[in-house]
Amino acid sequence: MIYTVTFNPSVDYVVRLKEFEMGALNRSSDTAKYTGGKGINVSRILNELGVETTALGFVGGFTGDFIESTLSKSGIKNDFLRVEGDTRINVKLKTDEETEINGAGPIITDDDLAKLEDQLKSLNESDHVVFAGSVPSNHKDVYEFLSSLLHERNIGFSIDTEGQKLVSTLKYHPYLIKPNDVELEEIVGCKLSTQEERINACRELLAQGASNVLLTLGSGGALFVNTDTVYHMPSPPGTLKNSVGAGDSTVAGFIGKKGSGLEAQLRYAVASGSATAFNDDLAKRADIERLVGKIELQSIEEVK
Ligand SMILES: Nc1ncnc2c1ncn2[C@@H]1O[C@H](COP(=O)(O)OP(=O)(O)O)[C@@H](O)[C@H]1O
Ligand SMILES: O=P(O)(O)OC[C@H]1O[C@](O)(COP(=O)(O)O)[C@@H](O)[C@@H]1O
Repeated sequence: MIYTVTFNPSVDYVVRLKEFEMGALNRSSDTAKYTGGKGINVSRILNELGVETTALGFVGGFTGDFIESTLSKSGIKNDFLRVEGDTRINVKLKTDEETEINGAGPIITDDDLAKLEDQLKSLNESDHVVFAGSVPSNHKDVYEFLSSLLHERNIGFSIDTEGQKLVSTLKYHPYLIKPNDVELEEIVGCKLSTQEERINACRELLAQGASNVLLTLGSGGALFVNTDTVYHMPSPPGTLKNSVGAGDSTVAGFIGKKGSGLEAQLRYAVASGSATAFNDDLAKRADIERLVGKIELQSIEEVK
């Protein structure tokens, strides 16, 4: 079973308008509400791909009810812990560009956290855990602590988060990490302009303990680096509709095809990411399958 952990789920409120004028009354041409949060998005795509998944994490209030009921209606197993306060609403503004405002999310108490710890302690070695997204400010070190707990129990995990929250888990050997370009630059502390610089930056994270690094590059596709191989996968052609959740879909494609061989994992990763970018909501299975055959794997040997 693949468990996803979303500390900070969201209702993603997508607002479309032709133009946005600061300080004026703007009227939207269209709005939509989606269940969001990085781990939840991973579970949604895993479910599309027919992979068994359970979404864990913390929800609260009327927005939390929306998330639980929407997932359950879609047949996605979930076992959220209820917290005081409302799950956040993240605003995704679509004009000719994409602007996001993500909320901070409710406080999670030590008691809440202890319950999640108990859930993770009940998993076994055949399970895999995906930690994804932001964490409340009163638990900045929580990923490091939970990764060590899984590592002690020989349970594999992957993680998609930013900065020190990610770096602090590398010593426990995550199976997959998936920074984007901006996140990788922030971690290594310098601008990355060439493919070689990006590959070397990914290798720094491998040296610190990650097993596989999948660096996503938006419309530029993705770069995969582990100790044996380097691949670049350009994005397939298509029209961008809404890139929210594209990175999470990439994670799901890679992990969902675990056991099918690296090349299949990479094709599904990029196909899932791009299929979501080409959709209003997250991709459906048929959208992903349509793109899989179009994903080109370019092996990069010369910079090894
Ligand atoms: N404009 C786009 N056109 C095609 N594919 C895209 C586009 N934006 C994102 N993707 C796909 O989604 C993946 C993840 O996107 P990215 O924006 O890098 O992640 P994140 O959402 O984590 O920042 C990319 O590797 C690519 O496959
Ligand atoms: O927890 P964070 O970092 O604030 O991110 C939450 C946001 O990320 C998303 O999961 C989308 O993530 P990606 O676009 O990186 O795939 C949204 O659904 C959600 O609003």
